[in-house]
Amino acid sequence: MLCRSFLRLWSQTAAFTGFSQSSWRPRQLPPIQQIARVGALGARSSSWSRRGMSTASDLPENSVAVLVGNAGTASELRACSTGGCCGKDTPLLPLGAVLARLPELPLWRLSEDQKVISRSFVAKNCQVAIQFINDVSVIAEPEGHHPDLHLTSWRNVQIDLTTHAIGGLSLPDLVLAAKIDAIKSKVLKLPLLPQAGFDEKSVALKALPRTSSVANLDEARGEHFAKRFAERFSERLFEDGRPTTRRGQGSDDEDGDGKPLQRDAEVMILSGGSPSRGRASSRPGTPGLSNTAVGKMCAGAIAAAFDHAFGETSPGHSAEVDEDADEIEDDDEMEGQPSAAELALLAEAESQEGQDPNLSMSLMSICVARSPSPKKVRAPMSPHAESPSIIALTDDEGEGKEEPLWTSHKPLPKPSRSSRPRTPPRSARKAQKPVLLGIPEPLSARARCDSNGAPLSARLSGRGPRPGNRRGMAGGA
Ligand SMILES: C[C@H](O)[C@H](O)[C@H]1CNC2=NC(N)=NC(=O)C2=N1
Repeated sequence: MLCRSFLRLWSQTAAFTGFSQSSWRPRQLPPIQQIARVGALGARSSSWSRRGMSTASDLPENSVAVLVGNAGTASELRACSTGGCCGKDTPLLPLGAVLARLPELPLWRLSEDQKVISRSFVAKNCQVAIQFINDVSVIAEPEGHHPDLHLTSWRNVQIDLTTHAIGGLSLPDLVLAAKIDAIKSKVLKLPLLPQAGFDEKSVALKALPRTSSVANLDEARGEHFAKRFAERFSERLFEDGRPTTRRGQGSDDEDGDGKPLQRDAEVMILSGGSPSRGRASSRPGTPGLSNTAVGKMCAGAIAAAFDHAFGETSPGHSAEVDEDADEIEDDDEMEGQPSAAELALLAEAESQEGQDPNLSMSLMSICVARSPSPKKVRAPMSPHAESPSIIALTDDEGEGKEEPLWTSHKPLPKPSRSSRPRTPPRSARKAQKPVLLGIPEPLSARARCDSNGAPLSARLSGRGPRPGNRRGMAGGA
């Protein structure tokens, strides 16, 4: 219908201007492009009106508060004012009227559903991107008409314009687009998408697929996991981008230092659990990081935490953390990667640990990234499970005199003497590989492992196994 009326208008105009049909015969173009072609030529209707050509306005009544000319050019659009005329009474703009004006807005693209126009670009850096977004808000607020604004990968900006109240495009959208194009930004890189210039010779504009508002699955996944994690284990994992030590729901503060014991284990997992990196990723949405990047970090780290805790993936599944995303140096930076012997020790411990699925995961298996972890363990950070535990036993454990270094987080049932594996006599032990000594007691999650696998605090206090002494150390379950 629209196409026919435009073509009729066009043929009347062409007859009048002597621009005969024969000189302009559109190649067999799909309907939208024919309309676009005719419409785009119609965009000059206001200049035609200046040449004494009169064309009826293609705009519905009461489209904007202040209408300049026929709002047919970018400058006329910029001179218009929505003036708060934006709500359920705002008239939809006919598609032809939209297409007639899009050539005046070459940086904008029409969505496939023809309800949104979008503009995307890569800014010089995050600051320029956010400055531009702020400049847009300065324009939008007085107009009473607001774009959807997306910042991804810290500097990719996408602006979507549509009139939500009527579910489509209205003249305020085009007015705001023209005003946004007038923002002088310091340095904009090329638009993300190729420029859709108006091609005089053939097709005017192609309707391009509308970009989804959620940048990508990782972002949604990151937000989803971050939310689930925060709900389940703590109100907030981060404060100002740094891991919080605030009390989480239900986590106990056993050693009275005001810090919940389990929090560290959570942060260790979230940051990929690697002592050598010891860093926490910053909070989703931190300006310095793109949501996508953080989404990836959150998705990877938190998914790993859940999988790890609930055994959905193979043991040792380590969190994917976006390598080149900014990371926050954690003052608990740990030293050194675990040695091969350490990992062997862990594998040894693991093989024995895995026999009893009810045992909580050992902190050692959390401390050492990519360490094999017992399958089907309960959520290590859950307030209801025994805390992750690690056993540091001195050499004279055999005599049974030495108290375990760490107070029990939650008393486990005392194993019967018979079920307790006897430590082989020292002489026999020399020949053996490091073995798991004693039944693990749930211990404070506070213990951290250094590159020798000894809990740092034990090492610092001069107790616990001597560095390099493998026998005294077991990744307890
Ligand atoms: C009351 C207020 O003016 C209306 O809700 C406005 C606000 N800004 C708006 N902006 C956009 N893009 N669409 C709307 O429908 C809309 N409505």
